[in-house]
Amino acid sequence: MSCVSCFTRRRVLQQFRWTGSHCFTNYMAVSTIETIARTNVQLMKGQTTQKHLHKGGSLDLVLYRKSSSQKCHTGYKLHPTGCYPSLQTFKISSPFLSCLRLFSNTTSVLARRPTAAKKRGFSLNPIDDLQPLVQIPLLPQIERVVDPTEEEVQRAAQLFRPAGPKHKIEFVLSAPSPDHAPEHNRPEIAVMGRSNVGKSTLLQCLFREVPDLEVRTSKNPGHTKMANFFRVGRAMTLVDMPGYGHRQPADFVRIVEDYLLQRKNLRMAVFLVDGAAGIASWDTVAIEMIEEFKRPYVLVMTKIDKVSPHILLRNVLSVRQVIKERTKTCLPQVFLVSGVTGDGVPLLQYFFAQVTDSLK
Ligand SMILES: Nc1nc2c(ncn2[C@@H]2O[C@H](COP(=O)(O)OP(=O)(O)OP(=O)(O)O)[C@@H](O)[C@H]2O)c(=O)[nH]1
Ligand SMILES: [Mg+2]
Repeated sequence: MSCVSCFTRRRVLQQFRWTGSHCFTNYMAVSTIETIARTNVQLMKGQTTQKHLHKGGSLDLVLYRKSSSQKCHTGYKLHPTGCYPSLQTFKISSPFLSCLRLFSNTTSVLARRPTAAKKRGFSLNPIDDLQPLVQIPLLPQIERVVDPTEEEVQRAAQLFRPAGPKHKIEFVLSAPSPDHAPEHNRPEIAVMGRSNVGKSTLLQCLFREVPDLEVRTSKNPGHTKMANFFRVGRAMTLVDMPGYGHRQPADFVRIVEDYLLQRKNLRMAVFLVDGAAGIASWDTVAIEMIEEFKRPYVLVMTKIDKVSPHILLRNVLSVRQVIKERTKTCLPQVFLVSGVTGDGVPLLQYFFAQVTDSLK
């Protein structure tokens, strides 16, 4: 039994009770809500019920619940009529999190709050910058699984700064096969994608505040030949994978496929797609492979600084289409980043922290 109990005029209170686990929410995009009646949402296996949730105004609320037994994308809707908010669950494969969203029929996507990052000159979520170009919500609330507050983003960024011997950020080793991978019990996030798509550059950008940590990049495809492991304190390990496609290493299949199949620490695969070129046929094959392995992953579009907003928008729409139509273990939210300008990287840092349970 979940009890969504208390709301203020502008913000949903941060804590929600949920049997046996911790729930949280971020903020409400609408300011019109005065009072929202108590509601009880019962979640039973295969069945969800919802009572009248609020009186007047509109509600835009996200709850996350940790779960290890949920399957993927078996979302369903209840009471989607009239002014009643509808309830939809996304169940994302373990050990990630399942996301429960209660939302009204308003299009609140256009009413996003200005972010601290924007004040610094780049967007927290670059997809919001594309929103004025289209009428339909580009990242509807139902897909906005990762939507942190500024304070949460700051806390996540802290993780990517070294802090003495207790929080070292360092290169661990290069593994030519999963048998050579380091043994530890930290959650891992593997960065994958086509050769030259910008995997190593993204890691370089994530670690830009770490002096003496070198992540090698090259303008020639096929540069990274082994899986490179980077430790982020006790929080997580990031893995820079060799790319597939042009000049891929001869034993690519052994390194990447075996890693995906065998690695128990793997919490999430981050699958990079070139934001300027969109999804290529090689990407489609790789997506099919990862779907077959039933590993949770997220699509991240890189090099967004290289392309005009209109072309980027076209590519974002096609990536969203692929996620909707062809994927089951992919997170519904697509991320946009530039490893060169740092656009979108703080949001990704937050996502990494969240997915590895590193935000205390
Ligand atoms: N403009 C721009 N260039 C980028 C970006 N990310 C990577 N690049 C460039 O793309 C080239 C390839 O980058 P890498 O990070 O080495 O690519 P990779 O995916 O690690 O490639 P492999 O190791 O060969 O699989 C380099 O010249 C980078 O400078 C980006 O976000 N924007
Ligand atoms: Mg590389």
